[in-house]
Amino acid sequence: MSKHSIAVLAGDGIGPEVMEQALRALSVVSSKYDFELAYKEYPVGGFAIDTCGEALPKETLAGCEAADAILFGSIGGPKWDTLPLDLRPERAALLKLRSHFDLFSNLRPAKIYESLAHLSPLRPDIAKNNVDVLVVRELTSGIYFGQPKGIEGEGEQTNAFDTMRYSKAEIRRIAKTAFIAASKRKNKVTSVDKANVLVTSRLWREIVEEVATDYPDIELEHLYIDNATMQLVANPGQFDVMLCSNLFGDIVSDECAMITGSMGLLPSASINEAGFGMFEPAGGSAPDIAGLGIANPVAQILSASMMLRHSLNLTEAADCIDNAVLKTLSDGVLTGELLPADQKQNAKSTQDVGDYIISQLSEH
Ligand SMILES: NC(=O)C1=CN([C@@H]2O[C@H](COP(=O)(O)OP(=O)(O)OC[C@H]3O[C@@H](n4cnc5c(N)ncnc54)[C@H](O)[C@@H]3O)[C@@H](O)[C@H]2O)C=CC1
Ligand SMILES: CC(C)CC(=O)C(=O)O
Ligand SMILES: [Mg+2]
Repeated sequence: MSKHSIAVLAGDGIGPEVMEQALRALSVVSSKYDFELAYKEYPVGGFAIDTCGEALPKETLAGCEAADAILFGSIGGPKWDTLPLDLRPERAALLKLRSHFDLFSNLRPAKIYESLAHLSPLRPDIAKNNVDVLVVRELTSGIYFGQPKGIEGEGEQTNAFDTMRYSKAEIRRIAKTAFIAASKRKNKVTSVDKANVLVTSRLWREIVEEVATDYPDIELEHLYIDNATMQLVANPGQFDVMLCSNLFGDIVSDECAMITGSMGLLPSASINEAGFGMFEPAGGSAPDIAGLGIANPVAQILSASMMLRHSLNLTEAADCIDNAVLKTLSDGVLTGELLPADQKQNAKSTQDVGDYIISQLSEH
């Protein structure tokens, strides 16, 4: 029996609510497919600030270093919004974890199954047109990490600045990830940039073109970010892999989540060169619904499935979870944000959806 150690960082807001359901699902598939997951839970984010005095306590980082994979919930919320940026959960924990483990490759898959096209806010003829997008987002560089950043001056002359910076090596490695991913999918990479105004995007385009020569069977196109976000709503079926910098991928992936129906559906994998990964929903801590028991657990459960697939090589168990989730959604067992206003009375709770997915795991 294989054994794997998992660092579980549930975090803030809806994080612990949806994490509970993901751990239940993992427990069922580990019995079914005969492997053992040893979980250790660690404080992170705002909760860790409140209980340990910092967003990423040393014990949490050490626990992640010792684990085979990290399963992450979400962090942040209004309570910690007034802290200096460097102490806030987002920078002090999430960005720090990404950079500490060099998790440069962020995979965010968004698919509209034909049977679930009615969940999309897009017109049916658009939603039904083979929407299956993988956002490959660069995660450890760009404007979120570039130095210098700061604020200086006084009064109306006060000015704040961030630095968007990319090296050739950073662009090259994420571009390779995108081309390799496309070679296992529909053989198309759309590189998203703003090369008509940004110097970093000019370099991005140049290096992506260079990498493309190693993948002659993959179609490459370039789109400016403003056009790309528009095209995603007009005709998302045209895309296969969307290769994005850190900032553009952050924006594009929220849009991808929503065209499938909800922020609560989109999982993600953040992986380094050695295959070590952190797995987390693409969305945040959703303070507007936290504590109400109505958050959609699907993105967290599918993130657990991505962990089994990408870091632990437990493909059958991952397939089992994906199929159970698909059946649950197809059977109309849905949290409220997926339902139109006149059907909200049919909304299921986080726990209900978790229960239904669990019941399907033994059958798929
Ligand atoms: N990975 C992480 O930990 C992330 C953390 N954040 C942080 O989360 C906090 C809230 O950020 P927002 O901008 O409001 O983005 P958000 O993604 O938390 O919420 C945006 C909207 O999506 C809905 N939503 C998100 N996940 C959902 C789910 N599972 N089920 C149903 N509805 C869901 C929310 O209710 C809200 O209406 C902020 O502090 C932000 O910095 C934001 C994004 C990622
Ligand atoms: C703190 C943010 C960069 C997190 C986020 O929005 C994301 O990873 O999508
Ligand atoms: Mg985001």
